[in-house]
Amino acid sequence: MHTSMAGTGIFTDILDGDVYKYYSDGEWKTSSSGKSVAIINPATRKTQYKVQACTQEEVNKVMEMAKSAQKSWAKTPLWKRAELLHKAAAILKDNKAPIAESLVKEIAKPAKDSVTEVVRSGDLISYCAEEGVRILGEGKFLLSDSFPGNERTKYCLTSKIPLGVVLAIPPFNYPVNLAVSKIAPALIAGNSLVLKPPTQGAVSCLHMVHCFHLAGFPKGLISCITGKGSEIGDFLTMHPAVNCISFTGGDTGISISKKAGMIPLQMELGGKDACIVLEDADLDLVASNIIKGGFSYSGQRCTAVKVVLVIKSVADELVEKVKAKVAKLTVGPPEENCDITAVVSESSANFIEGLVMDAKDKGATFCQEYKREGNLIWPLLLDNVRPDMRIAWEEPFGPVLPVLRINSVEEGINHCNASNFGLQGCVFTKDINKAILISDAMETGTVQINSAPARGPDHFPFQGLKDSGIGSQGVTNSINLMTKLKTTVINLPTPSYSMGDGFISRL
Ligand SMILES: NC(=O)C1=CN([C@@H]2O[C@H](COP(=O)(O)OP(=O)(O)OC[C@H]3O[C@@H](n4cnc5c(N)ncnc54)[C@H](OP(=O)(O)O)[C@@H]3O)[C@@H](O)[C@H]2O)C=CC1
Ligand SMILES: O=C(O)[C@H](O)COP(=O)(O)O
Repeated sequence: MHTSMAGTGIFTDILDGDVYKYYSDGEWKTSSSGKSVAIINPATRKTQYKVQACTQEEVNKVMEMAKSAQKSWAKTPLWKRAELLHKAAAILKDNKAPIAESLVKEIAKPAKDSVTEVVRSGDLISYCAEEGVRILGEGKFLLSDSFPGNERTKYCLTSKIPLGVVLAIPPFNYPVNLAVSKIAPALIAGNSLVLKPPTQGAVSCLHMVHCFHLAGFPKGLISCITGKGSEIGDFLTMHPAVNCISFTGGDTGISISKKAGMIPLQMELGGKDACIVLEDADLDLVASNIIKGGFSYSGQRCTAVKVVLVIKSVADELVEKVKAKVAKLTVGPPEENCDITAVVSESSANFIEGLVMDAKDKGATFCQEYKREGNLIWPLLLDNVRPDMRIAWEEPFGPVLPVLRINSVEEGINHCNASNFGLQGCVFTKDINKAILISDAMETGTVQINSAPARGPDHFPFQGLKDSGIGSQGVTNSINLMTKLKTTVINLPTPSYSMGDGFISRL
């Protein structure tokens, strides 16, 4: 087990003075821009790390290398690709400590959760290697006589081929996990990969990329370009060498999808996941799921519970139970594993505060006093929220949760479906028949019955409807999305039905 700190030990190569390098052509490099981008520690609000501000020429170079490296990678046997991925996964897990440390410092993720993110990422890489070996090794065989008017003269062989260069852009909240959830399927499927990490989270990503480097992947196959999305984002996403974009983040994804060329897109965007609570629900179970779903990582999860829709008759009891649990949440530094830590940036904290003040002006009931110090916002449950309040519709991406009291299940479903988001939702009831009907009626990519929304386990399909996304994630779906079908048709001179009598005479 390695105990090195970020940027030390096996990671010293990735640092140049106090600025982290970018990764291109199998080497760690300093940008010719001479400029760096500061990563602010959300808790201290001081510069924690610096990364290179890469130039357009450096992007061009990386794309050129990615194109040529992909050609030979596609000819590398599948089992060898899988072997390298397993190696990268092992190195990553072995070095969880320094990577988790960077997560704590640049995105204020609690220390334990940061370790979990790295371990989960290693497991995802390995699972992807195993799944890839199975599903990419299989194809389809079709015979022509199953379609009207055809004899059995055509044998159609279908296999999956890579797309080329995949551009991966993960968000700040799971920089490592949502990077490898794009990298591993791309690579196992025979693609090359260009990573643009989120600025908050870039250093954790650079450490993770170094684990792939140490595993011995060919030069140019994986690259990592750092810099502000607002500055180099368009150049990357509109680059002619890119054959697929896999993006997770906010509304930026909507503008990317309008600008991208005719290439497959995998978009995982925002959510306003509703928690519908029926009167027969186990309210203790609901309350603990609201705490876990609404407040883990301070609500900065796309799958966080973002609105509670509870039937009026049980609302008082539920709110009391949730209030009691909110009072037990610890608030403070991520290093101390506090439940609630500073949100990612000052602008994010200001946005959350704006939603809270709007709710205050419009008469929401504050279950706790609103408290903020810097980027640290104390957990807040807002009761009696009405549809004219912004927080009924917008995602705070922070530890603030609205409760709307509803008269009927239909009212809850209508509220959920009126949202422009459609990521996940959940319903709590002991009546499984009702749960299924409600699940069918909810316009979201996933509905959880009697549990809070969640993307994991990472091999489950994960998709959003409406503004929440394009395509589906989860290991198998990502591998499929990053491939294209190729068919070869064998045309026979005469129909061939069996190996029985008369077969020689047909030749
Ligand atoms: N559905 C989901 O799985 C998730 C959804 N979200 C949503 O994302 C929001 C905030 O997360 P956040 O990370 O800030 O999301 P953003 O959409 O702001 O950023 C996501 C990624 O896109 C990059 N980026 C920014 N501008 C561009 C551009 N013009 N072209 C290409 N890339 C760009 C960012 O880089 P840089 O950091 O350098 O700006 C980052 O790597 C949340 O409010 C939530 O709605 C977040 C996480 C998960
Ligand atoms: O980006 C997110 O917020 C994640 O996809 C959520 O993942 P989780 O539900 O497994 O925490």
